[in-house]
Amino acid sequence: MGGTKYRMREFAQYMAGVLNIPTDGGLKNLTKRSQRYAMYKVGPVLAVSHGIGIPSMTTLLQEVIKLLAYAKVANPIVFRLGTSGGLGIPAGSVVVSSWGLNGNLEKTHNIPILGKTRKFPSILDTRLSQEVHSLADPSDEFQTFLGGTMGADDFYRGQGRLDGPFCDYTEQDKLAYLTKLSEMGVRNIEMEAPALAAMLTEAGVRGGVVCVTFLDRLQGDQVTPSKATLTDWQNRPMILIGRYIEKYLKK
Ligand SMILES: O=P(O)(O)O[C@H]1O[C@H](CO)[C@@H](O)[C@H]1O
Ligand SMILES: O=c1cc[nH]c(=O)[nH]1
Repeated sequence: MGGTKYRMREFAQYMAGVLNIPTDGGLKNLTKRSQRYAMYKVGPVLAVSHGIGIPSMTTLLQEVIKLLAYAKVANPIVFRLGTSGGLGIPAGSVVVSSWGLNGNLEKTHNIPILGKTRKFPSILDTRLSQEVHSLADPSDEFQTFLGGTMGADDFYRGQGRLDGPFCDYTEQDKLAYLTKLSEMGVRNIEMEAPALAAMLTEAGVRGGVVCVTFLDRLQGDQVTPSKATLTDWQNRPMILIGRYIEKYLKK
């Protein structure tokens, strides 16, 4: 899974290459007339887009969990291949998440159910995240880190940005917050990880979050690399996940 339709098409195409699966007739979007998400299948790999943020991602994830159950898929593994803002690491680095943190700095996904807020632990499979991290190669043109991921409910103030339309805190407040996150072991900020971790844990499905970082948030708020660079960087999580899937299928 990943935010955009384009990225998930690219991932499906990439996996076709890794697994040597011909796509002569072209990749088909399996969602047909539904225009909200896109879904491609290449051999045993399902690539699905999930949009921006927790409500969009969890709606899609629950549909996929049902789909996997109806299809009687044994031991599925779910990965999110995303983009994020890094904390104290070079832009273009990849972060393999070990846990998710919500905007209240709790390792839980909090959701109101029947009028009461319930909290679900957002821990990811440690062995899986360590194994994916171990597939980073010294010859890769990017660094890969293992660490916590904060999933905010907002791109601007929810991530401590100063460049949004609303701003009611100072640069000093922002840096104190980001430094606190960094000291807690958070390596990157995006908008889905705690919910994905919690929902997979509740479903008993193994999974992970692997995101490239578009900038170092300790250095600024604006995503400045060119579109071409960002498009290229989005392929980096695919490289690690491709290695994992290839290895897993050989076992
Ligand atoms: O790159 P994707 O997967 O879309 O993820 C990140 O990008 C979006 C914000 O621009 C959020 O969904 C965030 O989590
Ligand atoms: O800083 C960033 C970059 C990408 N996605 C996010 O949610 N935040």
